[in-house]
Amino acid sequence: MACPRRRLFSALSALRASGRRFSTEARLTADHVRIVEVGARDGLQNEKKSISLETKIQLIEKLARTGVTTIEAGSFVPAKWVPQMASTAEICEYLLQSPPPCQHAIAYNYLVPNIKGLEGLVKIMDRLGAAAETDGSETKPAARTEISLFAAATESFSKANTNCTVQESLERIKPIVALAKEKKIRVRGYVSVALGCPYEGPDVSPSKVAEITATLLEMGADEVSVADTTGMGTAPRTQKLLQTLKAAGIASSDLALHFHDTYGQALVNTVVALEHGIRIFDSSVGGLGGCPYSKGATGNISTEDLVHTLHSLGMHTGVNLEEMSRIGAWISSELGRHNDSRAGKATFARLSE
Ligand SMILES: CC(C)(COP(=O)([O-])OP(=O)([O-])OC[C@H]1O[C@@H](n2cnc3c(N)ncnc32)[C@H](O)[C@@H]1OP(=O)([O-])[O-])[C@@H](O)C(=O)NCCC(=O)NCCSC(=O)C[C@@](C)(O)CC(=O)[O-]
Repeated sequence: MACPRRRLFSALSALRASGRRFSTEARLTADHVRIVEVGARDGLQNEKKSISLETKIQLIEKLARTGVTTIEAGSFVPAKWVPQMASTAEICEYLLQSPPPCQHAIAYNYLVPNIKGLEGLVKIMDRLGAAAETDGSETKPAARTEISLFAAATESFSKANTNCTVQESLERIKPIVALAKEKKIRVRGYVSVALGCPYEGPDVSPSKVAEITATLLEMGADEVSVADTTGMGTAPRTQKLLQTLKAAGIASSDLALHFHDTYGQALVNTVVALEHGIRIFDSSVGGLGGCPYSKGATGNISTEDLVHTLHSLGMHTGVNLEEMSRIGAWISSELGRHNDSRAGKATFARLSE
């Protein structure tokens, strides 16, 4: 078996040989951050109480009106694994047939764990005659369809989350990317437990994360979201990870960071990532979310806290914080849970004065 360093080198050599350096996304300016709103998928997937289809669609459409440009809308997973996502096919059908509720270009993203998941999405698109991308001729841009696939940085988490080894999960990804490319569907990759694993602790190897990230990019992912699933990441370890990714030749423009706020470190880690040139961040409205494999895990960094901090630093997100705070208050009350966004609660309280 090749040593990790050699495997990393070979993944990176292949990446360099492919000549692929940057994602196909429009290049971000230095002060522009793209936010990937994951509340309707990562945020809702662990909610025990069944949430109606109508509420999920309302949430997605409200989010689209805030100016956010990428929204995770669901996942094509077996209902026995994630019951809350069982309505994804219906959400997808609705979104494919409805004009976007906003004037700006928007992408709806679906998580797929295997080829069967993507086939489910493609079947719906084919039946409705829907293309993943628009030809740009419309005066009002139609929504784009994207997918996310995922691998983990540790064997234990891979086994718990996908019932296979890391290597097997990478093998599963090959046909997914091939079919997505054929259908012109943009592909996001995730590397879970990049800064801490519920089973193996906080010391996840940055080189292993770099190796998997490079492999996903080399396979054809358009960007990779490096995920702190457990929220164990700290500023020094986030810095070390980003330095390792850079040393491995991975461009910051190919990366997104996905922080959970379990230990209250998500904003600090965001600032570290900004300093390393990262301009894509995942977050969930109201800090929705949790992790079934990680005791005590809270949700993603809240979109309202992220936007508030980014705007205070002079960065542009295109997201209306007041609108986002209204949604955070609304969805928290719909779900009967605490609103986990401090900036969201404060902004909403001021609006209600
Ligand atoms: C990967 C599997 C499917 C393997 O699960 P498995 O049980 O090993 O799958 P299988 O291939 O043996 O199939 C078992 C049954 O499921 C069916 N099946 C198989 N695939 C599908 C599908 N796509 N859609 C619908 N049905 C499917 C399949 O047809 C079969 O049906 P049966 O013959 O028993 O009637 C499972 O482990 C799984 O779904 N895992 C995903 C769990 C999940 O969604 N976790 C949360 C998302 S990841 C995450 O949140 C982290 C992230 C991304 O946010 C970043 C971070 O913070 O880390």
